[in-house]
Amino acid sequence: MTAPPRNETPEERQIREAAEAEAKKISDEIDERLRRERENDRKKKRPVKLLLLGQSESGKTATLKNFQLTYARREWAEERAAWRSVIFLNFVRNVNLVVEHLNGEMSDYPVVNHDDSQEDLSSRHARTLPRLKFTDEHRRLRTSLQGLIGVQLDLERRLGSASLDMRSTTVGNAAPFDPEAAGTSTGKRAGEFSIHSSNGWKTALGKFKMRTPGQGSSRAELTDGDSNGSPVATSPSGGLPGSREWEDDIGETLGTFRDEIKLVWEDSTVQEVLARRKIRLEDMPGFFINDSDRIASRNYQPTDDDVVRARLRTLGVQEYKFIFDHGRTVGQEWRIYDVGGTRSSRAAWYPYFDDGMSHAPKLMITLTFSRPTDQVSFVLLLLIHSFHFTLSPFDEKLAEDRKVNRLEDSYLLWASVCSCKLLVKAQLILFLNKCDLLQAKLQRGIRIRDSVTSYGTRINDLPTATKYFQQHFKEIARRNSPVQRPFYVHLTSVIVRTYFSSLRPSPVPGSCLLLVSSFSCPIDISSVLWFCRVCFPCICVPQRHPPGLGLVLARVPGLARVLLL
Ligand SMILES: Nc1nc2c(ncn2[C@@H]2O[C@H](COP(=O)(O)OP(=O)(O)OP(=O)(O)O)[C@@H](O)[C@H]2O)c(=O)[nH]1
Ligand SMILES: [Mg+2]
Repeated sequence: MTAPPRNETPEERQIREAAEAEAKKISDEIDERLRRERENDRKKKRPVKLLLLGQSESGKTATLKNFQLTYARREWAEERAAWRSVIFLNFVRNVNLVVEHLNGEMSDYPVVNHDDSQEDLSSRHARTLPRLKFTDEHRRLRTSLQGLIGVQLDLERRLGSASLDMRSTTVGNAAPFDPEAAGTSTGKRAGEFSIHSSNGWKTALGKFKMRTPGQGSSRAELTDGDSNGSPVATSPSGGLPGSREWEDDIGETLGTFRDEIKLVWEDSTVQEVLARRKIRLEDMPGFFINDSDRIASRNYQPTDDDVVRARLRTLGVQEYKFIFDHGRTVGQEWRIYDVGGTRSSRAAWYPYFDDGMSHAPKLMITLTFSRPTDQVSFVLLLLIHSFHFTLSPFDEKLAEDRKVNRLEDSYLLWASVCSCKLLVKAQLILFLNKCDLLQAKLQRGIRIRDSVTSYGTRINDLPTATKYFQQHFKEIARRNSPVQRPFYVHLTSVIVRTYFSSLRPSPVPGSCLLLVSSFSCPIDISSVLWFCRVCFPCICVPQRHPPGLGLVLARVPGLARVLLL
């Protein structure tokens, strides 16, 4: 609107105001039409499909939990209480493992050798050390804590097969996309799992979702707790939400053992036993023993953080739907597929892609990424696939096959995915996860070259190690991809949300530093930032950007240039 001219007569003023009103009306109509068009576009939009693949224990479900936690708060709040029994089970297993090793050392039993791994060689060496001195108190604790074996069995029985240890599962092939290895496209070699299986942790948890009286539904009325505080919930009976009588009883039983658990865990001789046997419980999935005060109680309810750390393996392929509720893409549907990563369950992946993913919409997101160094631009995502591997267990064996080194298995799996013809149009994003554990391992003085001879004399620190592994994965992708694709890799630590906030490794070619620019939509930058924030809570450091930056940039499509890392 312009300022009125000087000496404007009343008639001129009337004409000017009428013209301005008319212009505003037209402008409003255009805005309204654009809004309606955007709305229609949105409705027509096809879902974005994100597939989480990777080894067992690589953190796929933990990533999914981050999505849920950030984006599907209501569903998250409903499920949170159902993780209580899983956390009880994780906790009891921690304690029983300690007691098992204490008992083994007291009785001078050797460590059970499932293979000839470095750990077990070290433990053989441990038996050459002088015997530890155990007191009557150790004997009393050992006997008393035997009572927890029954609790573990009870929880495992109630939670079903997803809760069982993997030692006994059928061993399969690393390569899920080799039809020969995967059986036929009907997935005959899927072994214990079926395609689109619903018998995984979702089902296990479903058993424990609360029932609201009179509804017969598996959903409960839960209000959202804050992100990391205690869950807040309503319960018509006035009791704690989601507390089934037997779960309360288990909490109470654990409470009666609480002091003894703490005594045994904090005992220096017991710690020496674990150290000699190379057992690092703290690094194992589902470690909760340090939280005995909170968890071993009738009143225990899981926090968000507990749920992200809880461990229950995924069986089969499970689908989750999320609808965007912010940014310009409100209403955009994302479908995230979480799969079981043990070797035997990988056979189920191939027929699943064959039937489903190859028919999925091809052009999901068009983004132009460019590297700050060379300004090479290319279209990034046709179909998003995220691939998880863990870096920390370079010296460990697969839980399902103790003869196979985890890193070797990672290489085979990655090669198989890169070479898969069904995924030729999919953009692969590699997450090298559990960097926190890798760093801890290196700080403890574990040398990579002892397990990975090709590492040679490189420096045994995190930046050098991650650079080395990234280059290796990049080379595998180059050698095995039927068509050359850009290689995207991210170092992550999906359960430690602030891990990388202080860590800024120097840019590794083709990997960490990404500039997002030039958006030609269906998905805008706020969606991308959201995706990155959720997927890479530890590397896409939101604190570095003013809050709401994504939304601001979303209003300026084409101009957005954001440093993600
Ligand atoms: N310290 C650490 N623990 C992690 C990280 N990511 C996942 N975990 C933990 O590792 C365990 C295994 O993670 P999951 O997400 O269940 O693994 P998964 O890939 O879904 O495994 P499957 O379902 O068997 O295929 C869980 O207890 C997680 O909390 C990480 O970056 N750092
Ligand atoms: Mg899982």
